[in-house]
Amino acid sequence: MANPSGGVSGKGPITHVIFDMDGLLLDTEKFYTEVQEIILARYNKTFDWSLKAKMMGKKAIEAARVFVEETGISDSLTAEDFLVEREEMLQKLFPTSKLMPGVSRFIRHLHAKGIPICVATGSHRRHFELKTQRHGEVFSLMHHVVLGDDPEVKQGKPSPEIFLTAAKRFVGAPVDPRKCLVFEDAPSGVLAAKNAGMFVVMVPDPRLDKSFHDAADQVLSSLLDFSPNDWGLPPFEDAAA
Ligand SMILES: O=P(O)(O)OC[C@@H](O)CO
Ligand SMILES: [Mg+2]
Repeated sequence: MANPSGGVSGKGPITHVIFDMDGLLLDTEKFYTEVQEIILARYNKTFDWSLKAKMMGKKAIEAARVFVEETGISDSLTAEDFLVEREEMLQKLFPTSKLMPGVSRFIRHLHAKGIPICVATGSHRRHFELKTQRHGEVFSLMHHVVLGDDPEVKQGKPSPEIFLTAAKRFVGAPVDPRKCLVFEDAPSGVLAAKNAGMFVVMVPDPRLDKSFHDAADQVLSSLLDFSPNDWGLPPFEDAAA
């Protein structure tokens, strides 16, 4: 329940915001799904959302291990070979990435109001560059970006490492994790944020099992539905009060 003086259920107010990237800022999760469906079809297997839920948000090699092990193809295809195989297809798709609905308006709003914002993504540098090449303007508003291959991030989500590293890099750090709000689409990312002691708004794909919503502090069907006031953040000026 929203509390007008602070956050949801009286939590907050929030001073810093951390964004996941794939599936939250960018519509890139569909590319992974497409490529993984193609690879699995060769083994006469189908890719489903219970497997997707276990892979999304993780570092590439961690997700690849889940993929070959859970589908039972690890004797024929190693996690490393799977990554090589999907790479060519992904490299063609990533530059066509689009912003998710509401992203541009929300990022510009937070930046204009002086709320420090950053990105914490499981994606490594090379993929980050391909995915964001058409979105430089929006990403330039981020105070910093923490990538999956950052030397300080040894373990991917659901480890809290990436979000704690992101919080440490804001000006005036350390930032109290309870004043940080994370936006995530993936179950592993929601858990990582909670493991870091932060608040998390989940914007899940509707095909994801609803049981994964339970760990989040708030669940939205789109960033367009986010109300900054729920978290003690400055309200949109173009919205009705
Ligand atoms: O952490 P995000 O930005 O979702 O990236 C993970 C990605 O490599 C695919 O799931
Ligand atoms: Mg994500």
